Amino acid sequence: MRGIKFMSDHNTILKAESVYFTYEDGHQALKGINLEIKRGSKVVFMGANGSGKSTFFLCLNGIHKPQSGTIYFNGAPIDYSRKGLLALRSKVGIVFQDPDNQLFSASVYQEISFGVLNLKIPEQKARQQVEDVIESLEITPFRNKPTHALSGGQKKQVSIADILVMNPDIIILDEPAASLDPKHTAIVNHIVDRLTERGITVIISTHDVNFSMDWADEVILFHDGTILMQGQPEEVFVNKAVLAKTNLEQPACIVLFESLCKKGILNPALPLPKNLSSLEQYIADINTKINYGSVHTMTQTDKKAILVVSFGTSYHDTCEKTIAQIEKDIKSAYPDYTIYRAWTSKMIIKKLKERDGIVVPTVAEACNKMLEDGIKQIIVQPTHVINGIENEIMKEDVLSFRDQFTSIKFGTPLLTSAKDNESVINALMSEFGTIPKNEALIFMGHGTTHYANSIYAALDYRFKDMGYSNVYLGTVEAYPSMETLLKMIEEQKPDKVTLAPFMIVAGDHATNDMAGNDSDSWKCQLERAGYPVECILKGLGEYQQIRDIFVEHIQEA
Ligand SMILES: Nc1ncnc2c1ncn2[C@@H]1O[C@H](COP(=O)(O)OP(=O)(O)OP(=O)(O)O)[C@@H](O)[C@H]1O
Repeated sequence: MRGIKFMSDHNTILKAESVYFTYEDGHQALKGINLEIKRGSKVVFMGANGSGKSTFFLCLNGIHKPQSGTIYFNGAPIDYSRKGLLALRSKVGIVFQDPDNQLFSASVYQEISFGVLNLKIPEQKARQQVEDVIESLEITPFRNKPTHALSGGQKKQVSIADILVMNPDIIILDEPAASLDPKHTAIVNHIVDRLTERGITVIISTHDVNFSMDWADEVILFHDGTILMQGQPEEVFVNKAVLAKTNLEQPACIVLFESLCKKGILNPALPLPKNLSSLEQYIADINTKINYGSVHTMTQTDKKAILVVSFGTSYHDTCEKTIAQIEKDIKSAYPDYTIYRAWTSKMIIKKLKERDGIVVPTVAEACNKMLEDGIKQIIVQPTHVINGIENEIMKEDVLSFRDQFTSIKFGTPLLTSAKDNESVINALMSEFGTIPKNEALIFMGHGTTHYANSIYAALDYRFKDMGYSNVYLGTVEAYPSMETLLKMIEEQKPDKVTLAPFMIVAGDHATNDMAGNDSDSWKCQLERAGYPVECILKGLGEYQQIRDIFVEHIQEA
């Protein structure tokens, strides 16, 4: 025994140490393979065609003898004597990719029984092993058929039975699902599951990343006769650079999971799903209870808050009548929640601080404050008018805290559903009453380059559709502009135009761009066009029915 090295770790069933193998034609197929395989584990070998997987398998059961390096089985180096190899092959069985290379007996029964009857075990016991394998691999219906008359899937079942009957410690399956239809792939996968349940170490060579992600304990990536990476599927399949090198794509469940996380639909702190069913479960959980927060369980005693996010204003009086009033209405509708304020306009926050020494938190600052106060569950209600850029950025800011809250829910901006559009029009028209036929009412919205801007034109149309033919809606910064509005009211030629902001707060835009005396203001443009103008400096937030819509949106969240 002198000179022979033994491994000491009982958990390691196979170990390769610096294995090099070159074919007779000079092709070097293995260039220094080092790896360890744990007893009872499920291991997948992946890699481009010709990367050396099959060559390595043939080394594992002694068909090929490496020119240098050592392979250990159960702690001892492979014994290449005839006796040693016979013992090795009864313990390390290879199921070849093409069953025709493996099946040589006339009938299925002879094929399965041949090897085991030649082992030195009592015949009675050997025959019982054959019966067990035939039954467990569901071969009974074709047990007496000639092997050449079997379908591809049946041949695969028999070739697995061939190996399994020998009671091996390791089964190596070289692309077991190659050229099988979905039904037979499912049968083979089912058989593989049974093998692992028996505690057999199963090694599979496959190009199927979805199967590997779901099934394997460990993935070994071969590349040009070397091992590029060895690790758990979750480690290997997130490494895009390594996958690209081996011509592999990411499993579908990871691609979808990552894109749902990017959209803020799923929480990236969740464990990577192993398969599409696990991902489906994540999605089903969201549908029943939207919860962007961390994976920690919500409890009845979690402290709850509503964060009211507004653009902000530097006009104190209008702030009291709009933003603060919305916050008060929310407080009285949801007395169990603490109300927090955040503004999104950094410019206004800075101006207030410098001018008046008043500090209003940003979204991130408000989230930190809530965490400091021990708040665990939050509902975020924006007072934004549309689902535009402001709202998206605000959501991203909040979601960056998703790991720290147990639940984050979002209420929607003012104009989100068709019902909202109708409610807003009804709310405004009950305030303004009937507009006489010879007059026009023009609302000034903000407008944005975001695609959500189309809501303004849609709402202008909806006013008319609901019978308010002399009510118009335009925007300061986008379409419909004052130029468009002038063309529209030109057809009506009203004797008087009333201007009102379609913004939560009657702030700078309402005071200057709408009602100011600058020649570009809407008031001046209309007056130049010959229309007497009356300006109403009241933000949308000053109307009770508009505030009620925000309160309802929280209920929906
Ligand atoms: N008998 C042989 N003689 C010479 N070269 C061979 C022989 N068998 C395989 N090779 C070469 O060794 C390299 C590794 O082949 P191997 O079959 O081990 O790759 P593989 O990773 O199993 O590929 P696949 O995914 O296509 O089954 C290839 O370049 C192949 O051409």
